Amino acid sequence: MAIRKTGLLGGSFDPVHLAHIALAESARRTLGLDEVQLIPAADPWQRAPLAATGQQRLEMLEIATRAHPHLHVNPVEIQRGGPTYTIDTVRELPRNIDYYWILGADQLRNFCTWQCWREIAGLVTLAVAQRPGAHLAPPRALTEHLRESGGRLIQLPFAPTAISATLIRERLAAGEPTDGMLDLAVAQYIQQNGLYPAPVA
Ligand SMILES: Nc1ncnc2c1ncn2[C@@H]1O[C@H](COP(=O)(O)OP(=O)(O)OP(=O)(O)O)[C@@H](O)[C@H]1O
Ligand SMILES: O=C(O)c1ccc[n+]([C@@H]2O[C@H](COP(=O)([O-])O)[C@@H](O)[C@H]2O)c1
Repeated sequence: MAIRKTGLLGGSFDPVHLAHIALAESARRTLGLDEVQLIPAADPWQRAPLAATGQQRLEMLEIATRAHPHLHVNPVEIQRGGPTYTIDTVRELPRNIDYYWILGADQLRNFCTWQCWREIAGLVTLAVAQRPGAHLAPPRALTEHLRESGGRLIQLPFAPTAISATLIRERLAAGEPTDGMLDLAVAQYIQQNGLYPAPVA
């Protein structure tokens, strides 16, 4: 039997947007993955506190993936709680599966600041997508490490997409449209739950 291939897309998903879904589907097609798991971080330790709760981000992910049978939401980091270190997640993965950690060029540049990044690079194959404003070049320490360890970095053929959660939060707070950036049902969820409101003047 062929070895299963699973993609892992970790993120803050504050909120999940259409580039996340397009990226997961693009990686699935390119790499021939059986599934992609979207894994919301509980408390991304390098970022300011998130606006939506873990439960709300999980619910938005469930809504955004429901028409995508090969995309699954993995709540393991929210359930574990506390500061989120990817190494804790990949150490717990069942073996006998090929894992691909999917990430944008911005996080690739940041990769060598992650806890135990060398160990992560040994447990998963990195699959990176370009992103407007982020040069697609791995840090030198990562290139050297992959050369020495025989690890791989795959560049996904993902067209640069100018959608970010930051832009969406800013637009919503300014009362501006987010057309083409959010799943419509996610946009409705945001409105119904009063997320990302304009600051009180
Ligand atoms: N438009 C995009 N193109 C390529 N990769 C993306 C894009 N948006 C997000 N990603 C990647 O998806 C992963 C999760 O991203 P995250 O949830 O932080 O969204 P974000 O849009 O980067 O949010 P924020 O603007 O709050 O930083 C990261 O690896 C990030 O690089
Ligand atoms: O493990 C770490 O130290 C680490 C440091 C920074 C980011 N990450 C992970 O990278 C993914 C994208 O993070 P972010 O901040 O772009 O949403 C998400 O799964 C984070 O948990 C992980």
